[in-house]
Amino acid sequence: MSAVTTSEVGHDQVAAAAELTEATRRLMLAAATTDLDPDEVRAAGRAMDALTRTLSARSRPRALRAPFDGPADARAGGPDSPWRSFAYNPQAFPLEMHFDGRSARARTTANSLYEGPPGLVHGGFTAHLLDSLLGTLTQSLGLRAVTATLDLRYLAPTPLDVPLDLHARVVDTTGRRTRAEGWIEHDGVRTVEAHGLFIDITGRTR
Ligand SMILES: CCCCCCCCCCCC(=O)SCCNC(=O)CCNC(=O)[C@H](O)C(C)(C)COP(=O)(O)OP(=O)(O)OC[C@H]1O[C@@H](n2cnc3c(N)ncnc32)[C@H](O)[C@@H]1OP(=O)(O)O
Repeated sequence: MSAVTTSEVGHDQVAAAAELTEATRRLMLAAATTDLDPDEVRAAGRAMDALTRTLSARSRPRALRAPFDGPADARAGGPDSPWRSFAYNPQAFPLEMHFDGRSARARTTANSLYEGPPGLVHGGFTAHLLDSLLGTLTQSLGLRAVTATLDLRYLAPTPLDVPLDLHARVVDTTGRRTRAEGWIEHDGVRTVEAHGLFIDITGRTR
């Protein structure tokens, strides 16, 4: 297995990776929205390439990731002990989740990097957010389960640059099957809802 988890590297290296991931997200947004002159934009691109060479001097085969038990450990700390998803992968949309019983919640804001229709969040990213929240909620309950189905209803546009509240709960578990549901709301208006089926893969090696 090529994945390296945070439990296998030093504490300071984990902290540095999280800081670099956040800096990369800020860079991505700045690159997407810069209004500098063409020469300045090209110079910035060359500076970024130099940084890429620096970081690539020693690489892992995969992005650093959290251990499987991470969400369950956060749950044990109670609703005030958050779990941060995708803390080491700048491509993914991160979420700070709070678990309470068989429920989870998170609050986030989607910036311009996640735009689909003008001024609105792309539906693929809201699906990503809901799959993350539902999947991590099941994981926090000790289930080693993957998404078999995720049914989405896009009820209303989801706006960029405003607080979004996400909720999820496990509906039931029967044998290997766990059903979970969740939704995104803004200002009390539900914009997307999801129903997911998660299948336990305990014993499977990959
Ligand atoms: C180490 C990693 C840690 C896990 C780390 C988890 C991290 C969080 C994950 C985040 C969420 C994701 O993105 S997960 C990534 C996206 N999802 C995937 O890649 C999953 C790809 N699909 C699969 O691997 C497979 O198709 C499975 C596991 C879903 C099912 O295959 P299987 O294991 O052979 O099981 P199988 O016997 O066919 O089915 C078991 C039971 O589930 C039902 N079932 C199966 N698929 C479906 C379905 N689509 N719709 C309805 N029902 C279904 C069957 O009818 C059966 O019911 P019964 O006869 O028992 O009643």
